[in-house]
Amino acid sequence: MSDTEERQAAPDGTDADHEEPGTADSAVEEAAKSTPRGIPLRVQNLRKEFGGITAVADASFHVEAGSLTGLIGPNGAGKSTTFNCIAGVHRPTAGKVYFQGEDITGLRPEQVANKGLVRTFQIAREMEDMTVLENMMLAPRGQVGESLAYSVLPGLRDQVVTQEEDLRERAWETLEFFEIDHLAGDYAGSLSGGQRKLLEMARVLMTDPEMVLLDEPLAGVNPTLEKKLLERVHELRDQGLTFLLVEHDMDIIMNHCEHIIVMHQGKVLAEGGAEDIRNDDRVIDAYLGETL
Ligand SMILES: Nc1ncnc2c1ncn2[C@@H]1O[C@H](COP(=O)(O)OP(=O)(O)OP(=O)(O)O)[C@@H](O)[C@H]1O
Repeated sequence: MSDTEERQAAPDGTDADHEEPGTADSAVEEAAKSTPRGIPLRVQNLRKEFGGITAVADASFHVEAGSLTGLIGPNGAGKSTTFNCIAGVHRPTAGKVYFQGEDITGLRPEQVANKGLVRTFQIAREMEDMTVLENMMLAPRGQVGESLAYSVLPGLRDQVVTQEEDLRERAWETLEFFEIDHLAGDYAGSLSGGQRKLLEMARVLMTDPEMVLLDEPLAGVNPTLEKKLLERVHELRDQGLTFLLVEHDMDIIMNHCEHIIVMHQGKVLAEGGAEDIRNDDRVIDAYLGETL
């Protein structure tokens, strides 16, 4: 499914289907808005229809801070659509998404990312002709050099030079963290599938996120790089980063996620730890019976 199919630029440059976040007008919404920082993400009665197709019927769940939470379910359960509604790629038909207690429903992807909620993106074709280091340098949000003030206030230029140096240093550190610093000068287009996944994760880290959405980050990754990527995810989680992971590989979900949310037919069927999920008859009937 393409990331761009839903949002189209309106003549004024805004997204045609973009709406300002709604205002809470019920006690339930007020409660969700006051989400404590311990629960960064709260999805409430999410619904997304595409024409006559209901991709997400009514999904409600939350993700705890510093957790590695898995989102699983059979094909067509609504996982990717839910992800895309959270990340701002799709505007929900109904329901709310709260991040750090703030209603972010209907915000555009870059606005959501600016709040610290970031999803990995495939390296776009035009980025393939850039080096790995250049890809890293392009990732961060809110750089001073991009602001209008830069062109108006010359004093900001010194700040930009320092910022550029800091950025370069951080890019190198992050590449080292993912053990792909030796590829810094290579074109992104020349990387293997697994190396690309590591670069995608590294780019996300450059944006200084509070929570990361991972949609099948290990698809097509060889076992050595898979292990490396998972180790890095655990390290980052231990440092306080929150992850929501969609993954079809049940071994990865069961062995690495402390909390698992199971979707079925656009709703949350069950949630809990690996043992709870493995032994849940509803989950076995709807999903695990086929995969275990
Ligand atoms: N852009 C779209 N237009 C029309 N129908 C869509 C669109 N995106 C998703 N759907 C439909 O919505 C339902 C849920 O799809 P979604 O991709 O969210 O499920 P999923 O759980 O991620 O599935 P998978 O595990 O196969 O990726 C499916 O029936 C799918 O065909």
